[in-house]
Amino acid sequence: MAPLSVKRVLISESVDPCCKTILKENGIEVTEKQQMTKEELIAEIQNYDGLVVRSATKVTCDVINAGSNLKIIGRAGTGVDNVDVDAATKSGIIVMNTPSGNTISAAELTCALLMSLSRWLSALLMILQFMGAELYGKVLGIVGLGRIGKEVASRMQSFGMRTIGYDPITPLEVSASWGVEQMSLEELWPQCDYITVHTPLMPSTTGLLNDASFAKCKKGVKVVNCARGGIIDEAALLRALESGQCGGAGLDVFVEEPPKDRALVNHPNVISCPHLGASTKEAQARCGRDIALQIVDMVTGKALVGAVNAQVLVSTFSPDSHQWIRLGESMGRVLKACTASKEPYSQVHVTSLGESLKKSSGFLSSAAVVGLLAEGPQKGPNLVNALPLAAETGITVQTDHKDSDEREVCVVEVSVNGSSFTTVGSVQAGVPVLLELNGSVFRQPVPLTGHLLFFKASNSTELLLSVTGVLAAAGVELQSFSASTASSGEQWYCMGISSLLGDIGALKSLAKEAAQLTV
Ligand SMILES: NC(=O)C1=CN([C@@H]2O[C@H](COP(=O)(O)OP(=O)(O)OC[C@H]3O[C@@H](n4cnc5c(N)ncnc54)[C@H](O)[C@@H]3O)[C@@H](O)[C@H]2O)C=CC1
Ligand SMILES: O=C(O)C(=O)COP(=O)(O)O
Repeated sequence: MAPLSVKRVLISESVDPCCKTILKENGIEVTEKQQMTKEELIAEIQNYDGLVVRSATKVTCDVINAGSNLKIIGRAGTGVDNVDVDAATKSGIIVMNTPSGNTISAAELTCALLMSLSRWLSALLMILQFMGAELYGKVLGIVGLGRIGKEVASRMQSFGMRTIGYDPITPLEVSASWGVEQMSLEELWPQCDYITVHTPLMPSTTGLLNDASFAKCKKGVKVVNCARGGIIDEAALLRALESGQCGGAGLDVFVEEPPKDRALVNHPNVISCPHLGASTKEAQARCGRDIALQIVDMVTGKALVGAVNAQVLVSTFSPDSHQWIRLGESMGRVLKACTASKEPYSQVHVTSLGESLKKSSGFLSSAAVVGLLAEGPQKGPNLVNALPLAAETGITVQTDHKDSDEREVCVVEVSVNGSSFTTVGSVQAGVPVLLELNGSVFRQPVPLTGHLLFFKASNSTELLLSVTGVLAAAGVELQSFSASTASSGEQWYCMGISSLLGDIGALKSLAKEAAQLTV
């Protein structure tokens, strides 16, 4: 991918100082401001092309819309539920996190809460309750067996706990290899003495532990939430604590932080922390360093690490991919210019041919869509937002790859108003070239650079003289010329020209079709 230019970054929270140092060492100007109100953030965000946050900054759709220059939102931490990732994607903004920087710290706090619950280790609870229980031999249910869930399991196994769990993605044999037997939630709830949740907050995990699931648990089950407020339904938890169905809760996170409703925090069987899972020197140093290095790597075109919304970009960070991206975008622009009068488009079908393009078909189709939508009503199409913008515009995008030993080409076909239009292109000697336009094969590949004039007409010397006459009259120099092989009496011509014609009306009266563009 062509390196993204990020020159000014706002750090809106307390992020380890190494983040600022690394960014500045790499020529990025950094402003640090803490505790900004939403209004202040909205007013200032247009001055930055990068934003670095932790969990307190709510990067809502309004903030994203106000960030007219934003290219990257970096989360120095794991959860991105405080960022409207869909809105960022539609605006073409990359969102990245540092998924492993605080894993150990969050796992250690979870274990500390599990231990505290077993022996009531809090100043208040020690006065109220003297009799604890051993963790040894007890069953710990871990919901969410990702990075943190795994680390919690291995630590609690060393206390002699039996670890069982549930995760819809982590394969059974993988969790079994670190000592966690997976089962359905229905099977898990009644077996647990302790339950800890380690999932992201999403619609499917909101209220995962609710009245119905508490009812299926052992009476007196103890629960820990070091993931996100709301995964354990707070009202259901309070009811379960009051009825004794839940014997204690360790909470690091709340739906509202800090919680205005103090009912849970003040409950005698609750041990709570103000979202401290990642608050260790080590975790903060890792997250601050990781996010800064990831931004620098992206800006310098070296690699894309930690992006949560721009998977298509990951394979664009090889030097070879740059010209193929230019090719896809240019082919989209050629198709747009040649079919402009026929819009709307209903489908874009991109096929890559050749072994070396196997991993490129994803970004080729995004690039073709960028070209097709460029200068349209949508704001700045780019590789991040091409597919959502296409979907919003009603365009279906299909991507295919075919193996071929003979050639490496990209075929872009658009369906526009009931008819289809195709281009075939390739990269030759490092230059994107057009090989075919709607079935007409160019005798010389057309380099897709600069100002291009396409027209379709019958093969006639007179016509070509008239066209060059129109160019000369407008003071436009002819720089290159390619003609396609004739198809049914008419053929496509492409001329490289020194500047665009102010008006192509004269050409349209000479040729059946005419279009000009800059690539
Ligand atoms: N309290 C704190 O300061 C911290 C909190 N966190 C929170 O912890 C969460 C987990 O972090 P990691 O383990 O690093 O994430 P991860 O992405 O490595 O693991 C999350 C796991 O949850 C699983 N999952 C998704 N939906 C599920 C469902 N419906 N039921 C069960 N499992 C489901 C996923 O398959 C994945 O394996 C983060 O999303 C973040 O919100 C993370 C770091 C610090
Ligand atoms: O990384 C996470 O998901 C966390 O919850 C940590 O949040 P924080 O960076 O401490 O605001």
